Amino acid sequence: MANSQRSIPNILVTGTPGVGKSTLCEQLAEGTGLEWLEVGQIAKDCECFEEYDEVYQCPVLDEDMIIDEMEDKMGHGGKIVDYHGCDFFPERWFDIVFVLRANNTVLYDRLAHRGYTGKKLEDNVQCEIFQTILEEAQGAYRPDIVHELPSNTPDDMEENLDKITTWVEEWKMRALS
Ligand SMILES: Nc1ncnc2c1ncn2[C@@H]1O[C@H](COP(=O)(O)OP(=O)(O)O)[C@@H](O)[C@H]1O
Repeated sequence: MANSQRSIPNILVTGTPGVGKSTLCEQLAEGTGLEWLEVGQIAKDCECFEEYDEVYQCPVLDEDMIIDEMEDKMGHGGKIVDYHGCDFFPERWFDIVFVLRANNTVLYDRLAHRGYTGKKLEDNVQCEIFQTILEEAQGAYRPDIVHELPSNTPDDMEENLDKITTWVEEWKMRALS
């Protein structure tokens, strides 16, 4: 258990693009009443970008700006943060970190379906194969709060929802007692 004094926890859901973060977070927010913060969307809304990456055809996040933008909200607790990176957030923000994982072929199909091609598709699948985000999370947060969750099938999704919802409920109960 984390040492946080928050009455409702902050959760980080991370992993390679396509592993199922948004799908899980949307349902988790509905089920727990926590607020889902999509970092990509916040960055768009506040134009927290540094430059445009021509290779990956996407804007590059201005990490300092996004942290300033999110700081107040995170201090209140009760947030589910969803992003495909994790080592630039302040460690103190999170009470638990979930890294969603998908098998190569599953992820390849999801990203191809999303319209990814060429280097962007290959590099994202490689990122998953090399468990880059898992290692990033393990390097950035206390090992006991980092949890790897399979996210290949609807059954995995249900199980992950149950697991995280139970954890949130237990946190709330402890905060009340
Ligand atoms: N556990 C799962 N089982 C089956 N399909 C899934 C699962 N998780 C996500 N998907 C599907 O994979 C695609 C990518 O999911 P998404 O939540 O957008 O990923 P991310 O937010 O990590 O980029 C979506 O079409 C979603 O319906």
